[in-house]
Amino acid sequence: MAGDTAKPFELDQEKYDAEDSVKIICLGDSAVGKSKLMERFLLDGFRPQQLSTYALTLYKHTATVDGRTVLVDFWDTAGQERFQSMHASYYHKAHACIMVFDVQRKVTYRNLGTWYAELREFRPEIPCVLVANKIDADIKMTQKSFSFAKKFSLPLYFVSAADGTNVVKLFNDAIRLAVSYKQNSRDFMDEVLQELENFDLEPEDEEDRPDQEQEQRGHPESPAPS
Ligand SMILES: Nc1nc2c(ncn2[C@@H]2O[C@H](COP(=O)(O)OP(=O)(O)OP(=O)(O)O)[C@@H](O)[C@H]2O)c(=O)[nH]1
Ligand SMILES: [Mg+2]
Repeated sequence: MAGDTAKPFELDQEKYDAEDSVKIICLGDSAVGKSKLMERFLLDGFRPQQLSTYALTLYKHTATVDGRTVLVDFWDTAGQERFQSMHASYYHKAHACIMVFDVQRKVTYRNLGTWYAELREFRPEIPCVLVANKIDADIKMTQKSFSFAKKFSLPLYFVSAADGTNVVKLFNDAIRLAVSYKQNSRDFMDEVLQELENFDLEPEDEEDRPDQEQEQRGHPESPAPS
């Protein structure tokens, strides 16, 4: 999406070197609900009708992690296929990634491989969490096994921006992961993975087929998040 967004990328990213600020990016196809999730967390609201995001939006947030105040910048942008990939500046100095798909549209799950490959090209080691959004529309999806998460050891969150399910937990965990990455600690990632392992998962079904196809096309092997 380089062409459309030259101006927002002139932002000063040096501030992310400071100890008290982290940058968290959001990836995923258009209309999976990236902006709605941020709005739900930050504004505690949900406005069902909104045009897609055509440029970078920065959502600013202040969090308290282990008694310390942390400034969090959430970077959100459009995932329209026509942009094909993100500008390198989008990934620059990011400390964590929230990668979203829509449980109602399988193509958004299939495309995770492309998003993940690009993320790892620019940021090989930052923590990444996987988000299955819109579970309000089909609660049965929470019983499905999504092998992409297991394959790359990514924590998987079943959420709904519409009714708020798991949204606060998702964002609070992402913030802690970003802070923990910045402090070179793996502790919190291990904790999160262990906790999410307790989910009851059914045997793999057709949801997993697209992922296997991608594997044959040679997507990268699981990098260990740190
Ligand atoms: N039922 C339901 N609809 C949702 C949910 N989250 C988002 N939507 C709807 O999905 C559509 C797209 O949401 P956005 O947040 O704009 O999607 P986006 O990923 O930011 O899209 P781009 O900005 O184009 O990349 C909107 O019509 C939302 O109302 C959800 O949890 N449940
Ligand atoms: Mg958006």
